[in-house]
Amino acid sequence: MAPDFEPLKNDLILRTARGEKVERPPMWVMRQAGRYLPEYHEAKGKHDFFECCRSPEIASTLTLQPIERYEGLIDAAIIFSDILVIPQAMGMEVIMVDKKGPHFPDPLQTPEDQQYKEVMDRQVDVKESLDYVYKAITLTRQKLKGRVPLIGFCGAPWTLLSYMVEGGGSKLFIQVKTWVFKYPVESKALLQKIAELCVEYLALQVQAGAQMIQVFDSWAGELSPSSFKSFSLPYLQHICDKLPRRLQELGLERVPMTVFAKGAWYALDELCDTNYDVVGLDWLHDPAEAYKVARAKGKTLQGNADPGVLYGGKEAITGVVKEMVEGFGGGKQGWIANLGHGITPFVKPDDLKFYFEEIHRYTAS
Ligand SMILES: Cc1c2[nH]c(c1CCC(=O)O)Cc1[nH]c(c(CCC(=O)O)c1C)Cc1[nH]c(c(CCC(=O)O)c1C)Cc1[nH]c(c(C)c1CCC(=O)O)C2
Repeated sequence: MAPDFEPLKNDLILRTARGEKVERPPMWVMRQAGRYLPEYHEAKGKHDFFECCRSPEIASTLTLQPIERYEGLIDAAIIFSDILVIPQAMGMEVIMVDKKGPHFPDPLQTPEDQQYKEVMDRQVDVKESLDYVYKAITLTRQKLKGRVPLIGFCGAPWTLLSYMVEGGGSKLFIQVKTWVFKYPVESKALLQKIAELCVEYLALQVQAGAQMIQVFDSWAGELSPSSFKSFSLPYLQHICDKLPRRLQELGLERVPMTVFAKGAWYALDELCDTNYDVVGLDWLHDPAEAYKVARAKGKTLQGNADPGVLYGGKEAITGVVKEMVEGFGGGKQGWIANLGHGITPFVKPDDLKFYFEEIHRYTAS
């Protein structure tokens, strides 16, 4: 059974995602619970990153930090977790190396390996193995007391496959390119398996209390337009086509869905033709041009300032805000204000506050 929660006091982001006219644009930023916040380091203490994800108490505390700091300015929370919990649920070991990022000690080698067969044959139970995520979502909803909606998320199949074969971040993507170009059939079978797990995982996040979901395809920009159509888009589509049906089976209402395919500027048209309600943009897009494409198809956009602008001081921040507000039609329909990617370490929390305040100022009626 879905748990009971206090009614929402601020549903701005949900209305905007559904394409409704709104009083002002909703605002949040990717990676808003993170290393730029001193309170994040304090609460995290000596805990390992994945230990924080696995503790509903710590994960909910971290999720709420930006909501409390930017109260009145921020319109959504995103659950503190990571896209790499799916590879973990698939039986792969992932560790977070301080100041370096995620590391797989034993990445997938080739589809001829025994390890590939094991991963393909394994019955993965995301209900049981990711139970801690659902518990964190439910606890966070309780602690939010209806202040803002809670976003659930997962990694896109292409991005997760990249991590599973590269073993971590990459510059050249040699391993995953070898996989998709040399072994397309086996790669697609694994991409499909990951996509099916994503659907179930997201549905269970909604059951636990997530009110909106986002799929992060952080490495989409490593693919050419035609490779994106072969190795990413069909699996992104599988998720947005199958999730509403799965929610219905579970007796749950459809929630707004966002796709963020970083670097895939060439696929804006195709992404606007999918069943996602919101298309996330990185900063390679000109707001006005993207807005024209999206509004013609009734989609809401999310984004898209270069996170690096937050290092540039007030004048730079005001400049990018003006460009976005003008480009995204004034901010009263079809735009969720965000950055074009996650907020980066060493940004001063007050500079993010100024970013939010400027968006507020330029869109106040
Ligand atoms: C690619 C990716 C990952 N994780 C994620 C993505 C997709 C988004 C993107 O492209 O940035 C998604 C993610 N990771 C995290 C969240 C939490 C919610 C939020 O506040 O947005 C979300 C939505 C926490 C995190 N995930 C990570 C941290 C930092 C951990 C720490 O050092 O304390 C946080 C707060 C670690 C992480 N996790 C990952 C990387 C590459 C890294 C290291 C780089 C970095 O630190 O930014 C994998």
